[in-house]
Amino acid sequence: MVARYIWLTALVLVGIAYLTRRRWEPRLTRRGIDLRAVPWRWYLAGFPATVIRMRLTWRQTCLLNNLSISPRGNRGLLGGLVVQGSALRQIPPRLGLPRPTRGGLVVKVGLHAGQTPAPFVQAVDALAHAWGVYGVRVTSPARGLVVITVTARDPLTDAEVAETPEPARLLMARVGRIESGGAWLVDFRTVAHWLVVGATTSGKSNWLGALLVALARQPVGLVGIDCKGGLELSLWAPRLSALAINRRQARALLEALVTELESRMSVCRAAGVRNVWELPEDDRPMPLVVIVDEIAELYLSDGSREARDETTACAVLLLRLAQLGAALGVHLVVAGQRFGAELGAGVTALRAQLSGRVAHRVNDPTTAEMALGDLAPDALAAAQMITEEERGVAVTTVGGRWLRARSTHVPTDHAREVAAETAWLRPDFPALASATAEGVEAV
Ligand SMILES: Nc1ncnc2c1ncn2[C@@H]1O[C@H](COP(=O)(O)OP(=O)(O)OP(=O)(O)O)[C@@H](O)[C@H]1O
Repeated sequence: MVARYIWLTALVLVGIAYLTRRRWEPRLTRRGIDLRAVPWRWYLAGFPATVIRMRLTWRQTCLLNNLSISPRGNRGLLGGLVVQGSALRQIPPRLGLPRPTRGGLVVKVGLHAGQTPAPFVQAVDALAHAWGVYGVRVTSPARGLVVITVTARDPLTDAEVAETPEPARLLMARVGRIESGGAWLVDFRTVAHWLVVGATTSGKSNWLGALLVALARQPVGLVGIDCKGGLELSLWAPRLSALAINRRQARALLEALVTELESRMSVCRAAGVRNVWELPEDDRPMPLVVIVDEIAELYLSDGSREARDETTACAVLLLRLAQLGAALGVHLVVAGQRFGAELGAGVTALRAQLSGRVAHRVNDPTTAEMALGDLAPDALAAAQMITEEERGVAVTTVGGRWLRARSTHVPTDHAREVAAETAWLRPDFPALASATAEGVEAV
């Protein structure tokens, strides 16, 4: 009787989960977690089904991928000869109790003596196919132990709409979510400068918007260089301490920024410290984040001498900012459709300074290589597999590893609202503001 009641309840819950499946997007509301956002269908049906499938296929998959060992070793005596081969009886490593997570599950595997995690890392594709899941990752947090993290379906297919960002520490911004479902955090204190590439409509400006939404509420100076006539960044004008909308203004602004760096340098020298973070809090200058949208506009010239001088000057100034900025609290975010040596002198040197990388869908392999080439080759392949429909999806670097992530969608109205709401937080940098004003007069 009791068993029948439990079955009936489970069936009703599965039915409810099925009927409300369109409402499962993880949604954080101002009041907490929206219960409709809990992935009931996964917990009630997907998870048990996957666990059963794992159990049924574990022995076979281990055998086929050399994850099992033979208890009697793989050598034997045949007549007077020692022969090597696979014993008939093979024992797979012990599969622990799977624990459900929001978008998948985690299971521990105890290694047999003599086994290493390497064959498990190589077998991730086989495991994903055997269990019919989107992805499998393998880590080894302790000796003799492998942790398998299963992602049931691609978590980046649904857009996440911007809400009030969670409080973060200074210069840390949540720009979206990573494929394991966690937050995509950009921390300028850990990685000082960022390069963001992507073909047209791949989501670069949206990424910058997500970054600005998070930084706008922090005591940080924001400066924009948008040589596409301010098309993207002028939305943020109320919160920006300065905005350059053409190359002439950009040059003046970059010069003023380098002067600012030099004055910060002398403050640090006088205090006998090596960076602004070692200064007492009251004397510390406010951090500045300089956002450059469409870098190619800064580097490309029409061939005239004046234009060439301007591009060379901008390239040198940008490089100086990148080289000196990290220690002096000036951070650079450079976005562009293309980023290759053909843009001009100094691009490769600049790239070496921009250690944070975000590669959206790209058209040319050179740009992907510039952004991700010094990481694992499979990061390049993953960036080139991003489709046109996957707007905002990118391959990024986190702690020396690469992973797929998707930025939070920031509709234009939301960006405008946040810029207006946070305008009072805009710090005044008169030298920077007047540099762009002078540029306007000179045009
Ligand atoms: N994470 C996202 N989720 C949903 N939609 C997105 C996301 N990122 C971008 N989009 C949508 O994709 C479109 C293009 O985005 P965006 O303007 O950021 O591209 P872009 O790379 O800056 O293009 P361009 O180089 O032409 O300026 C926009 O309509 C935007 O709303």
